[in-house]
Amino acid sequence: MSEIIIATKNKGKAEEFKKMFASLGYEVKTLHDYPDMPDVEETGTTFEENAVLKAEEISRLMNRPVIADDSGLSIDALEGRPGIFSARYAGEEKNDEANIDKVLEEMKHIPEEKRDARFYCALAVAIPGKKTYTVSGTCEGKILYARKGTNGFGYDPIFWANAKNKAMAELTSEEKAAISHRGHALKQLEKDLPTIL
Ligand SMILES: O=c1[nH]c(=O)c2ncn([C@@H]3O[C@H](COP(=O)(O)OP(=O)(O)OP(=O)(O)O)[C@@H](O)[C@H]3O)c2[nH]1
Ligand SMILES: [Mg+2]
Repeated sequence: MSEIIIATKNKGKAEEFKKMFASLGYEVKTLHDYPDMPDVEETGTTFEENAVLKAEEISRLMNRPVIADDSGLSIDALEGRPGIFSARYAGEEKNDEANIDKVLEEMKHIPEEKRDARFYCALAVAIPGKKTYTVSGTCEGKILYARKGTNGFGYDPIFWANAKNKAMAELTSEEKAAISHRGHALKQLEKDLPTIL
């Protein structure tokens, strides 16, 4: 089985990537397997820029092909927030529960028809000596008024996935992968994987 390195320290993402890549015949290693790798500062202004920063820096340090994911939730009623700050919306310690509480509080008076939101995922593939490229995917939905479901990670319990008519956290990992921003982005990468890795 070929090995692929994903430059992430997020356990939820790592789980999803392990399952999605296993079905394509790849074994995923993440930065949990390489604890000496640094935290790459996300100084970009877009998901793409941050994904490229993470992939290129870790690829340079390891001298190997590396994929990075930068993703987040964009809520129309909050003018696109939390956006690229999704992981640290309620503070630098990156607490999913506190992030959800903050969004629920900000959205508590927003009516049903104004609760549209989408997840966005940019994946960057950095290969030593080659030009880095990116793909992206989105997932449309609505912000719920309270948590529903226990699967997934991040904002999944308050995100109503339009494509499944269920909360994201009610979906199995296979169901989520079929409709998620991450699943859609990976679909675009799939055909290139055998040639790049
Ligand atoms: O409910 C969710 N379902 C998802 O499928 C999802 N994908 C992303 N997110 C949110 O966006 C942040 C990413 O920020 P992010 O790309 O900087 O990653 P991160 O800092 O957590 O880890 P790393 O990959 O940078 O090491 C995450 O923490 C989450 O809050 C999601 N929430
Ligand atoms: Mg991050």
